[in-house]
Amino acid sequence: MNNLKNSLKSNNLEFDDKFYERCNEFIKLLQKWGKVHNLSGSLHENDIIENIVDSVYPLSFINNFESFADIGTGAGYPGLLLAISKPNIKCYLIEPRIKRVAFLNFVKNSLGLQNVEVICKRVEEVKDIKVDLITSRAVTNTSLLLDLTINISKDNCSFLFYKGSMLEDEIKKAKLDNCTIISRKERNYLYLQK
Ligand SMILES: C[S@@+](CC[C@H](N)C(=O)[O-])C[C@H]1O[C@@H](n2cnc3c(N)ncnc32)[C@H](O)[C@@H]1O
Repeated sequence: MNNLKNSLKSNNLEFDDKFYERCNEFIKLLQKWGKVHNLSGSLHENDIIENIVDSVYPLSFINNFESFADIGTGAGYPGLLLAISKPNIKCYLIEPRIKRVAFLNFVKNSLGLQNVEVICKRVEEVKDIKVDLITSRAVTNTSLLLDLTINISKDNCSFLFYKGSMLEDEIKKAKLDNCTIISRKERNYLYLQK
């Protein structure tokens, strides 16, 4: 666990002991079930730690939020890790694939994450929630994500998309005028505020 703590510390992020306990448990569960159900890429501890850091790094620059929805959470990145780091914030993890949903619910129950609700649907089918932050990593392009999430965004909703390179075209296509890009390693975090 020291690896994770040190890595977060070197990125100016610190969390309480409960966060590290829960991350530790998440790593164990992902390593155990990820192989059986082909849930995620590398299950090597260092790679999982890097994915955890990637998931929570934006907390160092985004504004406060009261609720959020993560689109296409897969095996947990970034939504589940953001939920672990913000246990008092209501969090919706939206993921249509049943095995991934079963894993997310299993982690939610094992870790006692009362702030998490897993929704087994495609985001465009979700209509009964409204949030003030939407996150997504490795699901689809920015323009489509903005369209697909219209029904679940509050008027003042912000968007945090975890992107790689080649962002300029996406920004042009989505006609974004109020966005911030923060880079870390290969990652470009695209943060949009209304
Ligand atoms: C490449 S995986 C990325 C998973 C995770 N976000 C990550 O970065 O490791 C894409 C995920 O998006 C989900 N997905 C695809 N289309 C979706 C949609 N319309 N609504 C919600 N989830 C979707 C898939 O089921 C899949 O789990």
